[in-house]
Amino acid sequence: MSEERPRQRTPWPPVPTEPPTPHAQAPGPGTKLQVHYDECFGCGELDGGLHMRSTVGEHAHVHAEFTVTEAHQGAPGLAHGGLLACAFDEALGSAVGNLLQRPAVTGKLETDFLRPVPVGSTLFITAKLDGTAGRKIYASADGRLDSADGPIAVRARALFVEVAFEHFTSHGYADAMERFRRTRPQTWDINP
Ligand SMILES: CCCCCCCCCCCC(=O)SCCNC(=O)CCNC(=O)[C@H](O)C(C)(C)COP(=O)(O)OP(=O)(O)OC[C@H]1O[C@@H](n2cnc3c(N)ncnc32)[C@H](O)[C@@H]1OP(=O)(O)O
Repeated sequence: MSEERPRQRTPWPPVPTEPPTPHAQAPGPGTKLQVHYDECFGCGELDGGLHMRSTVGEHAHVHAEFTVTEAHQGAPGLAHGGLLACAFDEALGSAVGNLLQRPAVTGKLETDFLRPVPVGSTLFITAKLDGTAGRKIYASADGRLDSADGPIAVRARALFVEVAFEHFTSHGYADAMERFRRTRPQTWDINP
């Protein structure tokens, strides 16, 4: 198996973009990022959630790890592709939210599954911002098997779309937003 296995041949980002300049108050390299919402399936404390943690790396990269357990199987002994996509959504969203400090939701997420990811293995995911075009934020990530320089098992590309906070109040429900405000009052200077 060759290392690169480039299955994503379309241009990326797909439109002309501006460089993704991190926010002046973005956390710096080495910062361990906090859970952005206690009830998030990706990073929160929920039973059965992925419990992922992220750290800011050099050059505006975000590193996250996802260890595959028996609860994450699709095919026998192997991680479910949908859960792997979820782990990438989390890592990519963490890069967008923490580095740009702009509230955004995933509009499109594409994944290339290049190698099986067995139960007991850990994916070392590195996410980066690729460019912005107005509200559109493009990001991509690689997931390497069992070490930061292991073979790439999964690749992902995503479009996040910046939204106003009303997006969450109008489409979500009030209790959830209230809990988010209480536990993360400093996030993006949320106004009550
Ligand atoms: C510190 C905190 C850490 C935070 C850490 C956070 C980590 C959490 C990670 C998990 C994140 C999630 O799961 S988020 C949840 C999953 N996603 C969602 O629920 C999103 C559901 N979809 C929507 O709400 C909507 O479709 C939106 C908001 C994405 C877009 O709707 P809109 O606001 O009306 O805007 P719209 O004009 O349609 O789109 C804006 C531009 O984006 C383009 N666009 C939109 N969708 C697509 C698409 N699929 N493919 C191509 N292009 C698209 C449009 O063509 C347009 O381009 P142009 O005409 O301007 O050129």
